[in-house]
Amino acid sequence: MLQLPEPTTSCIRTLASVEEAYELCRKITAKYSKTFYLGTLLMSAEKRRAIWAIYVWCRRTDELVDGPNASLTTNETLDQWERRLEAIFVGYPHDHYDVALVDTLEQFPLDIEPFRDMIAGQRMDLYRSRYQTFDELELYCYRVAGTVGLMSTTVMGRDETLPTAPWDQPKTNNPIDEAIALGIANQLTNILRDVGEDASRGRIYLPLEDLALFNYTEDDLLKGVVDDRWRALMAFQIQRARKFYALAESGIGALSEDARWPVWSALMLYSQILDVIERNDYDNFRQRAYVSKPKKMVALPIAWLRAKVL
Ligand SMILES: CC(C)=CCC/C(C)=C/CC/C(C)=C/CC/C(C)=C/[C@@H]1[C@@H](COP(=O)(O)OP(=O)(O)O)[C@]1(C)CC/C=C(\C)CC/C=C(\C)CCC=C(C)C
Ligand SMILES: Nc1ncnc2c1ncn2[C@@H]1O[C@H](COP(=O)(O)OP(=O)(O)OP(=O)(O)O)[C@@H](O)[C@H]1O
Ligand SMILES: [Mn+2]
Repeated sequence: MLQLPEPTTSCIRTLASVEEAYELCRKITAKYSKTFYLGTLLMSAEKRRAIWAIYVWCRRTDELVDGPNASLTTNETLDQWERRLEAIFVGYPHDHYDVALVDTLEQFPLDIEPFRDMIAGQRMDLYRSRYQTFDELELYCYRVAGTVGLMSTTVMGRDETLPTAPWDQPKTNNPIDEAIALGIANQLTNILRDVGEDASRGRIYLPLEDLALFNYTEDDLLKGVVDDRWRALMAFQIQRARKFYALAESGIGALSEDARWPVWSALMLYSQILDVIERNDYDNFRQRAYVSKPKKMVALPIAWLRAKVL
């Protein structure tokens, strides 16, 4: 669905207009992520469409190693994808979706480095299916999700009334660690939600050192054993993810005012997945932790209040 026919070099004029390209990106964001799409609807029109363009680039990058054709993806495929990224950054779109990203790059001062780092994260998925320590997992999470925090923050903008220097100031307008923390928190949540699906593909993202700490084995995980060892392990992972959410929360006030409500919303909606895992008594193998639409809607006014007050 995300793989359009490759245009030949002579058909550049057949590419979508900027408006059409953003509309394609909007549709894909709406289809693939109800949570983040809802967040974008709370943004200004310019920021929202830029986030859609970024979402689609991230989604496609992820699909290369995680999608239906992932078995065809090699290091060379990702090299090519990176060359294409470089072309986008100098204003050359390769297909309809790229047209939106090229326009976004003209509107916002995005850095190429987080995009490259995300490709490096997807490369890890090509050759690795186990993480020994949390440090190793954290690097993966930074690359595939912390980077999204950096890209999004550039689009959403910072509160220009706050100081930029860290000394003597309780709060500065450069919430880099906090933006990365929200990406990592989301990715850890995603890993906990999808633990069964990943195991069925032979992948274990949970650090093996944590499994050992709770006397739970890889074999138990691949079989989907839910017992007190698993519940304790899950409670530990949830607590860790919540620490990252807490750090992220402390940075939202440093974003431009109109970005705070969308970010609080996305944070609250995604972190609720952790509450659902708890309510399901940690059986994330057999029950998908899912936040219903009415529950998502209830969170929005609370997020609005937090954006105004905190
Ligand atoms: C509201 C808002 C700003 C949203 C940003 C939306 C965006 C551009 C998302 C990109 C997501 C994406 C496709 C990344 C590729 C790698 C990947 C799959 C990461 C996982 C995302 C889950 O997405 P999805 O639900 O579509 O995938 P599944 O269907 O579950 O497979 C991740 C969990 C990572 C998402 C990370 C973020 C959205 C970063 C959030 C951080 C900020 C917005 C920074 C806020 C700033 C401060 C100071 C706190
Ligand atoms: N239990 C499920 N079984 C099969 N498909 C599902 C299930 N839950 C969701 N889906 C589909 O898979 C897609 C991705 O699901 P996901 O849980 O990521 O929901 P989402 O609405 O994208 O929320 P989020 O943004 O929180 O990831 C959804 O668009 C949905 O159509
Ligand atoms: Mn999703």
